[in-house]
Amino acid sequence: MALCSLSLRCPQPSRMVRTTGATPTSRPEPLPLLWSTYPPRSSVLKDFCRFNLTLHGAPGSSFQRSPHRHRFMTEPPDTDRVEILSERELGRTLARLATQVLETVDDSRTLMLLGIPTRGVQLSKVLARELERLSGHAIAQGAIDPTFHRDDLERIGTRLPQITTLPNSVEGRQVVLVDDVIFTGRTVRAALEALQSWGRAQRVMLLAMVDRGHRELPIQPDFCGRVVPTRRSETIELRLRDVDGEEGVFLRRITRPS
Ligand SMILES: O=P(O)(O)OC[C@H]1O[C@H](OP(=O)(O)OP(=O)(O)O)[C@H](O)[C@@H]1O
Ligand SMILES: O=c1cc[nH]c(=O)[nH]1
Repeated sequence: MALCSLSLRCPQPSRMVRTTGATPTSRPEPLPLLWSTYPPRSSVLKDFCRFNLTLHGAPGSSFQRSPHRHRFMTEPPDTDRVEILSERELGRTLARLATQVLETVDDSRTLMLLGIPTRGVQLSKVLARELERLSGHAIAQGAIDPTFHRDDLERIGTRLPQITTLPNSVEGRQVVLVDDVIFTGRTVRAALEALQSWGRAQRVMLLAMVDRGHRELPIQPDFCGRVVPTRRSETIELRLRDVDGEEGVFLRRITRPS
């Protein structure tokens, strides 16, 4: 009996692959010592032998996790988090973005920051504090929920609408839509439509902490923290101290063995 057929009889065959001398050939290799010395007649003995082969491998060979195990098992894929902006870098980026916003608007008292739920709302609160520090006066801040205006609910799944909070009328305001990530651009398109239903702002701008590419619409941020080229399978996470207990921007990779 060839060794490859032994490994097929292991209790969790999909987890195991033999790395040395396991290729089935026309001339099967000799049985491993453990197996040939104690031919398994009873099922108990068979199980004992399988167990030992599973744990330690046959003598002179080694086993590793099968690269194909994800096809057979329900365990989540391995994930990997890479830091894009540290806490200090994020702080500097926020200060830069706030300065750029103040440089762009004619009158900072007409500013209104509207965050897009959920992370964009938290980010807009942090930015509003920074803008208040720099400008020396209060900054109107709220939230605009785009859920009812989305054209991609099939893609992203059913969403619970979040609250829209407008601190004042949007008429005559210089509105900055704030989001943590811009990806396809569909969230921003829907947010623009939602905003339009509340009135006619004098000007609408977009601030995104991370532009990760893959746009499906001609929408670009006016203010951007960092452009991060990504794969579609990756995600970007903005972490804020107030809500997450840590601060920074991270790229989360889903690594699947090929
Ligand atoms: O450009 P898009 O392809 O529309 O993607 C970007 C949007 O996706 C994320 O929000 P998400 O809907 O995942 O909710 P979250 O803010 O709660 O993470 C992110 O905060 C943006 O709003
Ligand atoms: O990378 C992404 C894409 C959409 N939403 C996120 O929060 N991150």
